[in-house]
Amino acid sequence: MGSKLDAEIMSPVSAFTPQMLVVASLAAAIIIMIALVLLTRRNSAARGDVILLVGLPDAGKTAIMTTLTYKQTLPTHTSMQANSVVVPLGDKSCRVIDIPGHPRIRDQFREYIPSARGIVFVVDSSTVSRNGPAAAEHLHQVMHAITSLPPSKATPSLLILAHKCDLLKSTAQATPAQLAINRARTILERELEKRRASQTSGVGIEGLGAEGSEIDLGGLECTGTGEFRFADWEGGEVAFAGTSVAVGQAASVSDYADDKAVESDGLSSLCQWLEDQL
Ligand SMILES: Nc1nc2c(ncn2[C@@H]2O[C@H](COP(=O)(O)OP(=O)(O)OP(=O)(O)O)[C@@H](O)[C@H]2O)c(=O)[nH]1
Ligand SMILES: [Mg+2]
Repeated sequence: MGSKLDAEIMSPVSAFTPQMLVVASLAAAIIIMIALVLLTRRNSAARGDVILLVGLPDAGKTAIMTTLTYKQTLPTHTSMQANSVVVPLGDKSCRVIDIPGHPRIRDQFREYIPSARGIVFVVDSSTVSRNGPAAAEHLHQVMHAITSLPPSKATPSLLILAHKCDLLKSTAQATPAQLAINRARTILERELEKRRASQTSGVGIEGLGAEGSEIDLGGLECTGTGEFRFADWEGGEVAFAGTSVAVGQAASVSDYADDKAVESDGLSSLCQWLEDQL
């Protein structure tokens, strides 16, 4: 009777050999460890909550910020310190930080990158042909900072904003916003390709930056072996938008009483992108 009971009790366990039990417990331990690692990574990779406005001096960052915040384009001066504001977006809002473009101050963007949900690189599309190398140098620093974030940080989204498109004339084929985007994209891709090529060949190219060391920055890696293309950038997806604000127009606050005014003011594509980040 006793031996029959033993056999009944033992039977489920005896179905597994000791080796099978060891393998099963090892597999269970590995599965639990993978789940724990994924959970901690997901928590610590939580996205930041601020939007950074960066770009060369005079690109229009502060004008954009005041228009988003106060619903009117206020006169601006060269910024000498970062401005932080809360921008209302429908029934939500987001914090926007405007980083001055002055070469001695603009590096401040690095402080904010770990808490950035999105980065808006503002380009003056009316002067980008002339300022292409300088704009690309600054953009390269931003892209390098994005790709240098530790894996525990979520990668902020990047928007290249071809601004001041009111200064471009529309053609039969394209609106000013499309022209501005095409111009900014083509010129920045060409200048970034020069920087990338000089880096891989180890040969410095004149006019690519005051400090030689900057040429050695990474951050421009693309999938494939072709020339630099934003669409192929390994650092993430790059969005483009064309915008303008109504500078010098005697706009009363009531003209901007609702969000539609801002949209008709040429910032609608930026507002849309900001909403997509929330
Ligand atoms: N035509 C036109 N002018 C603009 C537009 N946006 C800004 N401006 C003008 O461009 C100039 C520079 O704008 P700011 O907003 O001060 O430029 P910023 O990027 O903040 O420059 P820093 O503070 O030096 O980094 C100002 O005279 C603005 O009135 C635009 O959409 N169209
Ligand atoms: Mg400014």
